[in-house]
Amino acid sequence: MNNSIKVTAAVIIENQRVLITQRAAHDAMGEKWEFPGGKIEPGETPQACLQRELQEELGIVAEVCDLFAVSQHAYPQFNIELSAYTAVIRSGQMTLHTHKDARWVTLDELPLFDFSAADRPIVQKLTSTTI
Ligand SMILES: Nc1nc2c([nH]c(=O)n2[C@H]2C[C@H](O)[C@@H](COP(=O)(O)OP(=O)(O)OP(=O)(O)O)O2)c(=O)[nH]1
Ligand SMILES: [Mg+2]
Repeated sequence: MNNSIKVTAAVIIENQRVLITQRAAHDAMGEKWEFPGGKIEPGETPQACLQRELQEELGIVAEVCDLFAVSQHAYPQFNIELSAYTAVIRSGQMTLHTHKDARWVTLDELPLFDFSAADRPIVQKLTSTTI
């Protein structure tokens, strides 16, 4: 399908907590919670995309590690292939450049947050993961 986007997202776990971010109210899917990341640009690897997005959106330099899960979802306006990678923060102080909020939450707390629909399989896999 033409109307398809490929998006990367980061699963960053520190001290038994995972980083989640809330989209700004005026953005598409405003105020939904997500894993930080964004659209892959032409010619970009998913890893390079995620590294760039984390720097642009949160001001952190991260090492992108393994592919954790891929979720394909049909939204009314477009299809998304959302690839979640584990990542580790190497440097930088987290600053919210585009998001409304960010939280470090335990895996038990994840279902309490209103995630975008495409994230649900990723959230489900995380909640059944032992860290
Ligand atoms: N970053 C991110 N986007 C997600 C997730 N789940 C989900 O459905 N999306 C959707 C929301 C957007 O429609 C789309 C692209 O995400 P984005 O808005 O972060 O893209 P971007 O950072 O490249 O931003 P922009 O330059 O297009 O403004 O993916 C997720 O967990 N993380
Ligand atoms: Mg983004």
